[in-house]
Amino acid sequence: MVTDEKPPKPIPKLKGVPFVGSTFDFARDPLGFLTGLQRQYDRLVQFKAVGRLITLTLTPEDAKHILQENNKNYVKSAAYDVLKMFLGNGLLNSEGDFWRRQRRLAQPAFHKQRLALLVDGMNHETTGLISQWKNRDLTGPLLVSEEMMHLALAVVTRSLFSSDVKNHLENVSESITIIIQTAYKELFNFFPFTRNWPTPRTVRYRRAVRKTEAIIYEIIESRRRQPAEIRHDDLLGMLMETRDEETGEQMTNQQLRDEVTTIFMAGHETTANALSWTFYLLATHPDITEKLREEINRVLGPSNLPTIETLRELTYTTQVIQETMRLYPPAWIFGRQPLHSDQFGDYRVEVPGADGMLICPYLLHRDPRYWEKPEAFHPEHFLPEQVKLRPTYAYLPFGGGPRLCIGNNFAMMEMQIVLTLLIRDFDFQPVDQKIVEPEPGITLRPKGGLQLRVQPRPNAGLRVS
Ligand code: HEM
Repeated sequence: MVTDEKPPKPIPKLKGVPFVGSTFDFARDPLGFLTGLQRQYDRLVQFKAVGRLITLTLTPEDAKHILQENNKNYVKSAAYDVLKMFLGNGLLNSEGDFWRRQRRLAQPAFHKQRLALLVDGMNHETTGLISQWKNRDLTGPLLVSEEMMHLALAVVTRSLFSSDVKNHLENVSESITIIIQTAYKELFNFFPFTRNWPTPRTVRYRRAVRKTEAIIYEIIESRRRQPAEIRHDDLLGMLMETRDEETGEQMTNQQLRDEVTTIFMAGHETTANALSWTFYLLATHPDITEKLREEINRVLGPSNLPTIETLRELTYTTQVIQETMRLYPPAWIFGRQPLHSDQFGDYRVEVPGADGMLICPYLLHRDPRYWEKPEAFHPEHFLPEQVKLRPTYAYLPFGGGPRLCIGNNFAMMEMQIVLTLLIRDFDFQPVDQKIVEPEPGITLRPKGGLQLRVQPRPNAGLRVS
């Protein structure tokens, strides 16, 4: 039979080294390797890594196709297994009907109206940090990345548990640090079966998991024992309250544990990194800092705390945060596994054969086809008239489609609050001329940590003791 159908065009494929393919090039310098591919190819390119055939996608259209239009054909990639070790079957890792149900149950807790209840807690944690800094000797450089990590952990902890966890916070934060460190090491462990070996690392890790789990279960159970009229305006309270519309069921303790730990992990390291990068960029761009301060002064004045209403007026602040996440997207890459073959224009990704598909916000966000000044820090990229000119999926710090980050409004609110309050009260300056490089792991961190000179601004901001 003769048909008009054209055979698919072959997807360009890297040769790589026999057996290992491009594994080492990718692992040695992921950003350099992927940026090199972006310079040579315009839509799709395949390479072998860790025995798998990976397809890197390079256009917003294909990101949209995978994440939105044909999302049912994709599940999360094997890289998420590292997170599964600790997160269990929470929103980030689960699939299919189970994920759909959990998302439906969790969604109301993240509605803007409900999030408004968390603004006071975010202000409280940030002003707490301000008074700490004001009472501290700031003559030497400050490890801002660590400060942001502690702050974001305190914010997410308070947002989840109000004050129930105050006494446990030190334990939780120490355990979470161990868990994140282990997850980072495991990301580049090409022998996943060793995860079950009783090495000092895995023993420390399991102890940290048990400790965190015990605290979370204790809080859940103590809340279950409380009279029904006692309401908690925190995320855990909202998750415990919510009922499935169809079945009327509520989450079990195990499901609550998985969702709470997922929110813990997904909700602090990402935000902390975005904040660190923002302070780095502002420290190196005084003109933008000045413009930002003008807005803060106009909207908040010298000493008001942000409210849900004033946050809406902070448009330039929002653009600064968006632009930071363009240059340094905390979730710099994510993967999907195709279930069936799929068509991308003239190309076809064949299953079986193809394994992971990669979507890389870091590349899309710096692609000169979509950005006027791809390598510059230029918040005007996010003026509404500029945004309209771009394909939506050219910018995807929070992912897209049905698996869009459920915490995106939470994160934006938190970053606006922390940024406005700290920039109003402190000057941030670079320690030296060295460029801080991004270090790609589960999230995109400042390599070696971010140190800045931080000085209180004379006569500025809150009067704190
Ligand atoms: C700047 C901060 C943040 C960034 C850049 C970020 C980024 C992302 C991205 C890209 C995804 C989708 C991953 C994929 O499709 O494979 C995601 C999912 C998720 N994020 Fe965030 N996130 C941030 C903050 C938060 C916060 C504050 C929370 C919770 C309080 C949170 C909770 C989650 C959860 C639960 C998911 C899974 C959603 C689902 O699959 O239904 N994230 N995040």
